[in-house]
Amino acid sequence: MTDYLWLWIVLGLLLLVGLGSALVVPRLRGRRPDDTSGPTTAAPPDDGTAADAGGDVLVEEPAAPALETPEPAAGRMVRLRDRLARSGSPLGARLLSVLSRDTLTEDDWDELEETLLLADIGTGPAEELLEALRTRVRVLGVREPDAVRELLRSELLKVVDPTLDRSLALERPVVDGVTKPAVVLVVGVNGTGKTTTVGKLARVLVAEDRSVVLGAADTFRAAAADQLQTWGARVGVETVRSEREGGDPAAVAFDAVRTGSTRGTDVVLVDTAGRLQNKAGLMDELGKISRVVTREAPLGEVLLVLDATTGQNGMQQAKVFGEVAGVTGIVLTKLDGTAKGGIVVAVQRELGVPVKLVGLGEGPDDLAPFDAEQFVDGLLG
Ligand SMILES: Nc1nc2c(ncn2[C@@H]2O[C@H](COP(=O)(O)OP(=O)(O)OP(=O)(O)O)[C@@H](O)[C@H]2O)c(=O)[nH]1
Repeated sequence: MTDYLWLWIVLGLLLLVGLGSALVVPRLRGRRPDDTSGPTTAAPPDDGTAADAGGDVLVEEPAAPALETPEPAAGRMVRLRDRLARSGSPLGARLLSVLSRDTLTEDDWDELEETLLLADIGTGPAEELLEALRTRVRVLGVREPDAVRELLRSELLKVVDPTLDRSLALERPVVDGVTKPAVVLVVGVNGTGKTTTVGKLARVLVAEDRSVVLGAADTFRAAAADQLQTWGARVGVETVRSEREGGDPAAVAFDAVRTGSTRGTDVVLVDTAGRLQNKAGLMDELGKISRVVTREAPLGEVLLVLDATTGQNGMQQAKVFGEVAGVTGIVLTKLDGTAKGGIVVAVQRELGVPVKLVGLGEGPDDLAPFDAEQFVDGLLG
């Protein structure tokens, strides 16, 4: 009997210990900013521009304990080259087959033009390329397949423009003697892949040993902030977000940059919403975000995300963003989903800024720094 009594006492004690630890373990995720034991949160600007989100912004600690190690970015473009080459890229293959004909008639030149236009290269660059090819074919009279290929390669490369500076401006600026984070604002129409791009870019930066803070200023859709936070958590990067759907995006962006400043972070990446009905609304929102952010640190890059599969149709929207947001670089996503690589040339010409990064798939490391030579080699197969 005494034996059973001891057994009951031991079981009771175990139960008490279990209950006690469940109540005591603190919940770290989603702490309010005024919880002084937690991560710090910057106050929103005090001029009222961001007042409606004041106190709503949370700094979310990364949730996942098992961190992933992102792939280094170098060499990723080779994957695109191989993919383009394997897809039997209609652009390169068709151009080469026409150019290799014994004599080139006007119909052949029309066919070349049509091929270029179908690949979304745009009328201006297509005419320029054909003119250069006509001259060189006339002068050199090349018909050897290798020589034709080399000729086409060099002319395509000229229109893609290998001289453009495609590096991201990630040097940390010094303001009044204080080193601030490099700020990258990511803009674009909804569904083009902004949030995914911010997540992938965070991984690239982590792979380069840079510290990163994410700002979920796409407050239009709560799921976008969750999505971003998940991307960040996978590589130990924290996300500053609004507590409620529809919070002020400028306040979130400001708080993200302030958090990055306070912590001595290298780069702050700010995701924005693209769901604006008209140019005036877009101008207001992006203008406000950049005004408010600039009070804390200057904008290093404004990256416009464009979906390559929308081709020339996306160009009009791209131009509007170009006009209102002061775009400094283009991220062309979903290039894995189209054989119309000519859009790279068209969009650079229309906006006058270089394609800096390309999205090559839905995988976490499917974002590559754009390389003109690899791209042209891929087009030619
Ligand atoms: N195949 C492919 N899919 C991509 C690429 N980049 C993004 N996507 C997909 O595109 C879809 C939309 O991406 P999001 O990042 O949610 O787009 P968003 O612009 O942030 O959209 P909103 O938050 O609605 O404004 C997702 O299914 C992504 O996986 C890419 O390079 N290739």
